Amino acid sequence: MSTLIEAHPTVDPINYDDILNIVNHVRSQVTLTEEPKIGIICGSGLGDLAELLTERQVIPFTNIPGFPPTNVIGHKGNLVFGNLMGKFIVCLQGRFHPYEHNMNLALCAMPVRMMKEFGVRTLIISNAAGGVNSAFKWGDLMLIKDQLFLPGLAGFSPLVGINDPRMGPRFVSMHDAYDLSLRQLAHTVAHEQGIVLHQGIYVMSGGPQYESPAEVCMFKTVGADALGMSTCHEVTVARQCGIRVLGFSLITNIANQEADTAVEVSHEEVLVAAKEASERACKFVSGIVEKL
Ligand SMILES: O=P(O)(O)O[C@H]1O[C@H](CO)[C@@H](O)[C@H]1O
Ligand SMILES: Nc1nc2[nH]cnc2c(=O)[nH]1
Repeated sequence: MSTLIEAHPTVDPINYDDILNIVNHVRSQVTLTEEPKIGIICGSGLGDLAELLTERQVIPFTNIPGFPPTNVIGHKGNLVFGNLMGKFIVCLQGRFHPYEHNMNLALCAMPVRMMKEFGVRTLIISNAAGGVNSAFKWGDLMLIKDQLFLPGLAGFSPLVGINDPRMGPRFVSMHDAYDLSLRQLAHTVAHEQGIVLHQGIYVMSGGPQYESPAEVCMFKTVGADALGMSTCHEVTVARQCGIRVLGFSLITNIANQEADTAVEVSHEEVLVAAKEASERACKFVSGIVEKL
């Protein structure tokens, strides 16, 4: 299979042996003296975190068989191993969004399955999101308490298809998707650092269009606090393979709720806000990693 991967850089993301082959391919490009117990997925605005790692070993996604290209501006596309606050970690500097890859959510969540094979037990995951909760301001951080995974509910779960039990159970309980003890730790760190940290429900829609005001109101009615186009597929796979998760959103724009006064939402605005929040978010994540 490994030779097949070399020759044809396509893999089946629900084939466990394919995942192992990719992991082995990555291992051949780095020197790992210990297992990374912590994994980080950097959403828009958190990419700088990977630059803070010491003794960095960087593998561009283009050197990883089966990894599709990342085309979203603000997502560099590197798998990075290194040390942060004295802990050896693996960091995904950029992610795959389902809207880029024909809603192949298993493909987009494949890096999480790889992280599990590298030894990751705890995943810290971030995203840029539009704020729905009226208490949220541009640039705030929101800890994710729970999620509304719209593509997953509509039949696009990354767990759809034949389930190899080596991946984890067929039926996955999402009752504790975002680990309570990790959330308590995050609140402690935020308090110590003087950071405003909200908590709320994250909605993943398919995107790539931003929501109309009526859609935002609908999501608000069902309990949404922040809206994005990522994260839930990665968290679902993480829970299937027993990785505990801490997730947070950078509130990069305030979602429109009234068509008559609505303003344009743009990815440029998202990136500007994410860049502004980046230093604070990196410090926050470093503080959490230090205490893990
Ligand atoms: O979730 P991340 O990767 O931070 O990206 C967010 O920003 C993009 C929209 O501006 C979308 O891809 C949305 O999901
Ligand atoms: N779906 C969605 N994703 C986002 N990512 C950043 N802002 C937004 C938003 O307002 N909606």
